[in-house]
Amino acid sequence: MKVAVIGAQGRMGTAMSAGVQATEGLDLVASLDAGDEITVGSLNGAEAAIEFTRPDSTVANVLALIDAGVHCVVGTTGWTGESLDLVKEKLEQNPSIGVLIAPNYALSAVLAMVFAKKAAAYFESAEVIELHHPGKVDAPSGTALTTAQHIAQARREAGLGEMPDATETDPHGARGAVIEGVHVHAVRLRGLTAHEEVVFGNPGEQLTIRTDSFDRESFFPGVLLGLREVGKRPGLTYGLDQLMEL
Ligand SMILES: NC(=O)C1=CN([C@@H]2O[C@H](COP(=O)(O)OP(=O)(O)OC[C@H]3O[C@@H](n4cnc5c(N)ncnc54)[C@H](OP(=O)(O)O)[C@@H]3O)[C@@H](O)[C@H]2O)C=CC1
Ligand SMILES: O=C(O)C1=N[C@H](C(=O)O)C[C@H](O)C1
Repeated sequence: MKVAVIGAQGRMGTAMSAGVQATEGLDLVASLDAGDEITVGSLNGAEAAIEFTRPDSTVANVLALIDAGVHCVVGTTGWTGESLDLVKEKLEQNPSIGVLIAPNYALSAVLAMVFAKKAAAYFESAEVIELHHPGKVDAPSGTALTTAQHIAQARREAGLGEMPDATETDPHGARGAVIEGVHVHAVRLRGLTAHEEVVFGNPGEQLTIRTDSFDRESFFPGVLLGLREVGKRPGLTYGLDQLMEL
């Protein structure tokens, strides 16, 4: 398979390019970064593209890739219901193209999200703590946002109400972001790569689900699975769990 990497000079682009080059059957034919136009010509015959850029660039990049007839495996964060709709619309005009967008391609993180969703119905309290390298431009992480949304959905479906919290004053925002009723805390610390802890509490017991990506090579097996599957699944697929029979 001929593969293009978009965001090739970045932290993820560099790691994904190395992964592609080390994998038999994959051929890295285009490496594009900021300032490079995405066209049939610049993609140099690529059949699929791996896209890890910036939240403010990814939508335009994915639309251009679809226009160029290239399947997409997208890891960039920042997707919203509205931007996903733009991709769906574009895909309606290009019905043979597949796009996979996932907030996290590390298998441990995908499993942590699935386990957290399962656990959520059984606990009074749940909070998400994500910890990342200080070069990350967005907070909370896409993974934490998705984890919180899944927990909130599972709680609603289980008929659980608000979580216990007697906080009356919080002038400094110490209780973190609140995503659909779930508190999310973001740590940025030199030395970290990508980590998340989901803590659940009941009277007298606690469950902690933790995922750690110590290296960006941890994201490649999931991206590789995406590359192998995306062309067989025309339209938009959201989340690597959709390809993992979980
Ligand atoms: N889903 C997942 O599993 C993972 C997702 N991510 C996400 O991937 C994204 C990238 O992360 P990371 O690699 O650390 O970020 P980096 O900033 O290291 O890399 C982004 C790269 O994209 C380039 N870029 C900026 N704008 C464009 C554009 N319009 N077209 C092409 N390239 C562009 C940047 O260039 P310049 O520096 O000149 O702006 C940079 O080289 C983030 O959203 C992050 O959250 C990260 C890890 C795993
Ligand atoms: O920016 C990162 O590094 C990461 N971004 C993704 C996110 O925001 O969830 C995935 C992973 O956490 C690494």
